Amino acid sequence: MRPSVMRSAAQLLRRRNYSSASGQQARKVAILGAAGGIGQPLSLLMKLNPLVSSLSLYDIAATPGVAADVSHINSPALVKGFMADDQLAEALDGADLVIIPAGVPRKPGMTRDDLFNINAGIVKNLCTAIAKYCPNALVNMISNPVNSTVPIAAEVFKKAGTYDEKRLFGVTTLDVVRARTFYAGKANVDVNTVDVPVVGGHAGITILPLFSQDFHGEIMPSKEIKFLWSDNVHLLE
Ligand SMILES: NC(=O)c1ccc[n+]([C@@H]2O[C@H](COP(=O)([O-])OP(=O)(O)OC[C@H]3O[C@@H](n4cnc5c(N)ncnc54)[C@H](O)[C@@H]3O)[C@@H](O)[C@H]2O)c1
Ligand SMILES: O=C(O)C[C@H](O)C(=O)O
Repeated sequence: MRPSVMRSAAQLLRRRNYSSASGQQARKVAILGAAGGIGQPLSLLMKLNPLVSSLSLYDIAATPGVAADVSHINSPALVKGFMADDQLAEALDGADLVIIPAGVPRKPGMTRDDLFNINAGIVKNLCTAIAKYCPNALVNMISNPVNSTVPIAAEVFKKAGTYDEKRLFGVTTLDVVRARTFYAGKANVDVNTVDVPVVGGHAGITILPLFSQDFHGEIMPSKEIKFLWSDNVHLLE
């Protein structure tokens, strides 16, 4: 990240009265699906985040072990593991941020849309509980297909009367880091100097990296950009 971006992020955090040193503001984060392939490293990152004071790890399986491991990290956040439906309320109670990587991932040959039938139901149930137990939380949706799970969450929150478009996010940062990495490799430039914004959704043609916005754009012929797409088409479906 550029030093100027780091500085402005730090200023923004200060303006919002977040404190990393004294922990003045208690911030509870709940991760739903915390024992999975995404959930475990995410739990680690949240435990390392000095802005988090309380970390709820919820899954339908294996959370006690994951929560125990994560709790051993020497950072201030207090970690608690929750498993099964009857512990979901406590896991969510008072959460400021809920991150959802719960559900099934795709296997080779599947598209993200193939996950819809299973993950739609999981997300619907989890969001119903969010509306009840932490209606003001920010919600970060990771479960695929993100292009559909976010609208499902929105509908659940609308029905519950808790919907706020500024509090519901589909997590698509992966597309941004990929765009930067692949573009830097193709253009043969330092990845730290690259900035490729990505707009749209998180599948197929809805992922729209704006290569032209990077200042290196002028050295990237459109033929090369086409190669970037065709090399990585398996990541897009
Ligand atoms: N948005 C993105 O950029 C992005 C990136 C990677 C993965 N994903 C998606 O994230 C999801 C998880 O991927 P993964 O690799 O961690 O899968 P995984 O199978 O390793 O983990 C999923 C976890 O969800 C749990 N789970 C299932 N039903 C649940 C429920 N009702 N409540 C709570 N937990 C439940 C499982 O027990 C498991 O621990 C998939 O849908 C995947 O496609 C999205
Ligand atoms: O591709 C997947 O199914 C997981 C994730 O959405 C990704 O882009 O890697």
